[in-house]
Amino acid sequence: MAPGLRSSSEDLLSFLKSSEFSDIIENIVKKQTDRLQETIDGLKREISVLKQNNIDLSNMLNRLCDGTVNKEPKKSIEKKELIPQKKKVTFADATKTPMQKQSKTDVNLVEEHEQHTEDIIIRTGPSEDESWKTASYQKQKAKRLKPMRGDFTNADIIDFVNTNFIEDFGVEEWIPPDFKEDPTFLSHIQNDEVREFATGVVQKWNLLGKKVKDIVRQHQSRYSLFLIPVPNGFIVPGGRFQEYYYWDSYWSIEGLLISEMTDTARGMIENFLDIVDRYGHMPNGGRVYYLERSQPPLLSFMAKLYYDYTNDVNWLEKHVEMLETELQFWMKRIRKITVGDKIYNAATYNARSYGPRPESYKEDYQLAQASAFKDNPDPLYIELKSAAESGWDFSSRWIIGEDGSNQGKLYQTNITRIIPVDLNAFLYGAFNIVGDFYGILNQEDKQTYWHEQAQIIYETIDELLWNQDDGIWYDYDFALQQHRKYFAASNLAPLWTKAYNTNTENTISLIDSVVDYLQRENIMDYQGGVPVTTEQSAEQWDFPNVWAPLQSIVVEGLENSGTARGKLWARTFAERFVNSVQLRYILDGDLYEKYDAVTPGDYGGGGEYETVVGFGWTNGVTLKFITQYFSSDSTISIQKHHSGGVD
Ligand SMILES: OC[C@H]1O[C@H](O[C@H]2O[C@H](CO)[C@@H](O)[C@H](O)[C@H]2O)[C@H](O)[C@@H](O)[C@@H]1O
Repeated sequence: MAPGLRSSSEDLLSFLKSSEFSDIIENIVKKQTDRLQETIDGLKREISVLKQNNIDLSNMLNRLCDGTVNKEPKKSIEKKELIPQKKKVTFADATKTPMQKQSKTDVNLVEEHEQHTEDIIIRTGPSEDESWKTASYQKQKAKRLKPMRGDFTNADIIDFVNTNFIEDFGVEEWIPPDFKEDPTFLSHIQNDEVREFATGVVQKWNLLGKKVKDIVRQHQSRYSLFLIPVPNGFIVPGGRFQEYYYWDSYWSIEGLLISEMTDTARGMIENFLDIVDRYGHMPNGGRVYYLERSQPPLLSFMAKLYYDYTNDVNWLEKHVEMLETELQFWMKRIRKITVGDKIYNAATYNARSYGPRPESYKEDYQLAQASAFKDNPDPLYIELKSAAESGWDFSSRWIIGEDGSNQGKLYQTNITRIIPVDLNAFLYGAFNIVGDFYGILNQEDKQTYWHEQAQIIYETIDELLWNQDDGIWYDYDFALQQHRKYFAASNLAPLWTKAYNTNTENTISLIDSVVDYLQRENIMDYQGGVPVTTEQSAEQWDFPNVWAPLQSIVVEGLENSGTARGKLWARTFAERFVNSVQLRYILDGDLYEKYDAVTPGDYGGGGEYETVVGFGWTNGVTLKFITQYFSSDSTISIQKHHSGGVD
């Protein structure tokens, strides 16, 4: 019964003493705290954007206090910007983002646009705290059900967009100043055709070089919905991906270093460090809508590539703390899993935020509408965004059907309850790298701290993810407390980061066990490279696709084991991949995002967009394999291995 309806003062007194009343008060306080936290987060974001734009904060605060901000004349609008150009259509207000609130001319529109932007709210910081699901979540959900003011037809909207917006992604072509036509490694390639091919691959860096337009830096608030500006030029994946991407960049940087483009490689890493400084983590890619999630944590690995290449201790000293900041973000993704009487620390992908992926809004929305998530789609959206955070969007690897298997529909994506082998192996590697860096810098405490963190994850990989019967690591479903016993190339990721007992005897038996596993799964039969999984689901991170980053992880993992059997298969897989990429290149001069395991020279497919050409990580991995397996010391030619396996 509500207090107003109580019959007597005694009733009221007893109500005031009751737990019901304290719950109500607690709830009110919680709601207020949530709101306050939201405001603080929003302010932090906006201050960071203002800082990027070199806006004098104290001056702005002063002007806000004496009311001069609102009186500023409206700035003239340059052409070629993705901004509303006329004020006549109220729909324009609905397209503004929280970041655009800071625009002086928009101050009075804040209230109005807030009512319409619920689906593009961005949470820049991760949180294990569930509180957003209560007060703010309910608020957002309630607003989402409100219809937009006015009746708009499709034609109105198309007309509105055409009249008010210009397509401009904020980046422009950039020829990296350190580009070299003929880096030294080319002259070490024995086979003429492979050398010609590698020369063509090197040329691609020029096509993939981009930089942020000056106008974006000058008028960042107008672009803030989209581009996250960075100081240095960068290599993009290609095709529809015209901004930098997090994990892709590791392999691009590796290729750049091989191509002697050290400045470009360093610039890209420093861009990312700068972003971590601003936002506390590295987003999926270079657009504001990617801030709500990250991608596989490879920034420390990029720094290691650069450090190993240059031995620049000063550079390391300058940046190592920012690498730590990034790892702190990932530490929050580590959860405690109890199995039997043991508690493990295990990392999961978990990108909590509201609404569909902004860049694939329609796809996610339609998927939710066609599923049981129709009336409450957010749990599904979180799964989809978390899958994108894994870099594997999408895959049977993340699907958990009713029977717990990987058979099901895309809306059965359930990645947040899976402990992925690769993520945990990457974190093990990253913690060790940062620990080693502190060792180089003679900071023993931090060296020990990060090595201890690595050891904690090691236990999880070794005890929870390792399957003794099959002799391989598997993803783990912690709700069902069972391994997901499916082939995924990522099952070999611990080899890449050496997350195993590396004494010689153990390494030999481990590689025997892993190679036996690959043979049982028939992976050696595929002449186009190592397929990502053996499940044909029509998603792009499934059979028969062959992805460059996974070729790199598998090949380097086997190679670096140092065992004869591991090295033999590393070379075979590397040669198959180079062969397939080269065959395609001979046909049309392009390198692709993904290839086909069954037919060498065919590009891959599936998923929600057309396969694209470019392509940053394919270029990088191809160059790496060519330097390693086709140079002067290489004794096996591409033709020799084209016909089949070894072992
Ligand atoms: O727009 C759809 C998805 O596109 C990206 O994912 C794919 O391309 C990325 C760039 O090469 C790559 O990093 C990722 O592994 C691919 O699956 C984007 O990263 C996704 O977040 C996005 O939803």
